Amino acid sequence: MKKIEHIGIAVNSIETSNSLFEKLLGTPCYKEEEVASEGVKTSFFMTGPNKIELLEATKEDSPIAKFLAKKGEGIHHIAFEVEDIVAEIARLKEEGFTIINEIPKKGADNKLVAFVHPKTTNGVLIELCQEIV
Ligand SMILES: CC[C@H](C(=O)O)C(=O)SCCNC(=O)CCNC(=O)[C@H](O)C(C)(C)COP(=O)(O)OP(=O)(O)OC[C@H]1O[C@@H](n2cnc3c(N)ncnc32)[C@H](O)[C@@H]1OP(=O)(O)O
Ligand SMILES: [Co+2]
Repeated sequence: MKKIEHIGIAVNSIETSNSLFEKLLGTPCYKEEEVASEGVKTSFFMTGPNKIELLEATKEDSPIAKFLAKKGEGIHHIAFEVEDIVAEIARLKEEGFTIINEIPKKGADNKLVAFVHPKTTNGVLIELCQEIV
């Protein structure tokens, strides 16, 4: 793992939360993107070197919809930048972690992504992100 790539925050409404985070961070959202395969729309903020990702569910069976129904708005996942996502998945499996999607999938912000099950990470959903070059 190289560095934290972003913190994912589940919100009920991107529109409402964009203006809240613009006030909080003192910077506007720099990008909005829908990832239909995940049933989410996202918006991104940069605060210095750190990235915040807001996530709103776009369909009932989205992981974000389920999370919001169960836990309400709040931190959803921590994403780490990795050099080689396939090698990282193999390493984590070897270490006994449960990878939710063993085949990397297209995420937001031009990344290949995979997720590590929170049941094997002390309750924190972990996302692996590799830049698509
Ligand atoms: C890809 C676009 C964008 C990007 O950065 O590129 C994203 O980040 S998309 C983010 C949304 N997509 C995902 O989260 C995909 C991975 N997540 C999943 O596959 C599911 O959410 C999963 C498997 C983590 C949970 O799904 P499940 O159907 O099993 O839901 P349950 O409510 O039954 O959860 C089981 C168990 O896990 C706990 N849980 C669920 N979500 C989280 C979470 N975000 N953080 C911590 N724990 C979580 C949940 O509370 C249940 O625990 P229990 O003790 O049984 O209550
Ligand atoms: Co994410």
